[in-house]
Amino acid sequence: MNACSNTFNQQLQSAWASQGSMLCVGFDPDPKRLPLALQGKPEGVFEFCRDIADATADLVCAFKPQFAYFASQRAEAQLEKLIRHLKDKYPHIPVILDSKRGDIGSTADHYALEAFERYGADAVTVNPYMGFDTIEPYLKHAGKGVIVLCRTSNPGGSDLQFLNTASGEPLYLHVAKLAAQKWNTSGQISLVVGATYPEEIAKVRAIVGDMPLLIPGIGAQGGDIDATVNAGRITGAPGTGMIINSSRAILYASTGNDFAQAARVVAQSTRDALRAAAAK
Ligand SMILES: O=C(O)c1cc(=O)[nH]c(=O)n1[C@@H]1O[C@H](COP(=O)(O)O)[C@@H](O)[C@H]1O
Repeated sequence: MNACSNTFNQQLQSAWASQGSMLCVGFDPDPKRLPLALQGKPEGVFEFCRDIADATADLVCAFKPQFAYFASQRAEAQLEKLIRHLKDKYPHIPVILDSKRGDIGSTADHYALEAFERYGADAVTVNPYMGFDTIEPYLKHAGKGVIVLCRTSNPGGSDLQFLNTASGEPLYLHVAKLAAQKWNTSGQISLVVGATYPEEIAKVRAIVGDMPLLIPGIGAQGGDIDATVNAGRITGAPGTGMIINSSRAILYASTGNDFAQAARVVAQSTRDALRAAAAK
């Protein structure tokens, strides 16, 4: 079957199995950290990400370009070109557009079109703060993944996400329940839970069953791989259920012309560490 006709969840299941990996390489191309040879080059951002994608494609279950890094440097056309490249060359690897949108329904309609039609992403990250009617427009795109922020990886996530709701549970667990029990009309919702909060990953997993979790925070943010994989595991299905993202630790493994090869070395050791943790 053509991988592109599959739903996001089917793509993920196939990628976990065929790639033997839960690693997601994130593309956060900081213009100041590109190799000198690419800085200021008209398509330097595209070339940087493309070369790292080509060097790591056999090691990942997903790719995740971060929208702001492209938009802030007027590189949206390069983002489009990157996603086209990824879909043409690696149709079996789902692409998550990380833009964390959240707005009223009529506006969200257009954010959904942006992610799925303009950029051709398989999934998009969204912010649930404004409620279900702001998530619904994404769910109407059949088969597309909608990845809802739940317990984010940053310390300030606690400011709101740890507040207790009227039922006595913290807000992030309420979000997990809503996502699993009420909102998942398309069956394609996933949740973001940071690797920096493994105890919370376990609590979310206990609520959401085998729902996929996007887990950023290993690598540059210091999240522990063993604790993360242990907390997010699905009983009886090791090596599945998690999309574990690393961006800067892989992208900037070298500032020289060997950047893609150096990225591969870090991606491979990260993939191997995730595999070893899953096998424990
Ligand atoms: O949705 C995300 O991807 C995300 C959620 C979150 O809670 N924390 C988080 O770091 N991210 C993103 O994941 C990536 C992490 O990058 P590194 O810290 O360089 O690995 C960045 O693109 C963040 O925007």
